[in-house]
Amino acid sequence: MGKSIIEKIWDYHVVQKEEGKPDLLYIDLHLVHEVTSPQAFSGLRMKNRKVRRPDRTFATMDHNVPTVNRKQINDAVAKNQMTTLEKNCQEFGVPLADLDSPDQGIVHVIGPELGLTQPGMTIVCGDSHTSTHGAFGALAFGIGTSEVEHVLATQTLWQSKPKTLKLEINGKLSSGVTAKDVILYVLSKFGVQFGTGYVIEYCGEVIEGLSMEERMTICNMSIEGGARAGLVAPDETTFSYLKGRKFAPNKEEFDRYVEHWSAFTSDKDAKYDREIVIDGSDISPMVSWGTNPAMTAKIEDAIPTVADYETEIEKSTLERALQYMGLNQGQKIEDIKIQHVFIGSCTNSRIEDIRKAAEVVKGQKVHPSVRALVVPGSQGVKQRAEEEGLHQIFIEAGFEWRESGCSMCLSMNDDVVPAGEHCASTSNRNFEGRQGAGARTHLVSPAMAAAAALYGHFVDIRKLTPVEVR
Ligand SMILES: CC(C)[C@H](C(=O)O)[C@@H](O)C(=O)O
Ligand code: SF4
Repeated sequence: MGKSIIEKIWDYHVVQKEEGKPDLLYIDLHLVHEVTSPQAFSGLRMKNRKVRRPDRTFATMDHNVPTVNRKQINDAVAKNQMTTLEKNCQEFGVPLADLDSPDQGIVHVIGPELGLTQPGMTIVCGDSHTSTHGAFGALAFGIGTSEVEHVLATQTLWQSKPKTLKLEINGKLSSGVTAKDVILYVLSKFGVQFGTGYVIEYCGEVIEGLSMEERMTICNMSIEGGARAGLVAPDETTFSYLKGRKFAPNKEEFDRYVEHWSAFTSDKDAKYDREIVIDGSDISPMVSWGTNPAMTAKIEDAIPTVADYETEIEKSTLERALQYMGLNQGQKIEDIKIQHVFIGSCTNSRIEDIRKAAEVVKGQKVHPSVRALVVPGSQGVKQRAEEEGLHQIFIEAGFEWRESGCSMCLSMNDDVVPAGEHCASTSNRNFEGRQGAGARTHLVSPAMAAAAALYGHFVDIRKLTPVEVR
């Protein structure tokens, strides 16, 4: 029987196997950030241990960093986490992209951008959205702080073999529909638990046609569906993205690596524990209206009503979400007003995301009642965007153009949404308080967020004139 890419990567990395016990996996790449690493390093220090493979470990600061006045960190906890990471990396010899580094950025943006993330690898990080790296055909998943310590010390991890889920997206996406809409649609249809216990392989014509940035957006939100990880088999798109990147194999070695990477694809007769097939042409630009990512509707639709649900639990969940969001049953999505726009986060802050938003914004002005932020995912993205003049488009329209970091994705730094206000956000989580106490988050694509910034409410980007969206 054939094997899926998930099983192939797994089997390739098993160091020790014992009946009835988790497997011991070798870890190829360990990414580290300031929030989930301090106790892990303290643990090493206490046990007098070293980092086993500093050369397979890479750290950055992202969650706490200010996106203006970079060095002025007002919050004591944030400051402490950042200086602690600096000290730890120095002491243990781990490379760090600090605030002065041109490589600094959100951990899930810089891994791929620097070419650290490669096909067939096992990749871990003390962060749930590590699934992003799966876009390269890597098995990449988030781990807890005690596991971070284990990987630092041994470069291995005990793991139980996950179940496999094949999610095939066929057909074609209509114009104006992006990768973000694909994953929001999947969540709206199958809920926030459909992936529990599984690693998802995304495949089908739609996925094959996506760029690496778009594949990352989809893999990133696998975790919102409960999955441990999500991945896409590597292909020419993957290889050409990697070519020439800082830590990717050099010219002489590249072809040899491509051969090695190409082995990590699923056999035609591979069996999965579950299979889902969807049609890409069913997808519209999507907007989340509630307090989890599955509470999402098509832009042309309306918020559901209690009559749409059968059980009392579902009905009261709807009521509770709408109370928090300050919205009404049956309200049209296009009628939801927003006061903030956040274009950023590890879901949608790469160069293509910034370009797509800029296309919508070009020559227009941000609505007077909206505060809008663009936060590039890394210094690399920021520099590239500035070389292309994209920052000017945003600044002239009235957007704030910031330094890289997690920013408004979560309220761990100065970028927060005030209580009761609505934010069109390109991030991945919309639970109560995520962007600040009482903040109301709506998850959307970069193009949809940009359009909402101009109008002060959600608009269907498919209805904008071709001059506005090319
Ligand atoms: C801070 C970190 C542990 C957390 C995560 O793991 O997801 C963060 O990145 C988030 O998105 O909520
Ligand atoms: S951008 Fe958001 S989701 Fe991504 S790592 Fe940072 S806080 Fe987590």
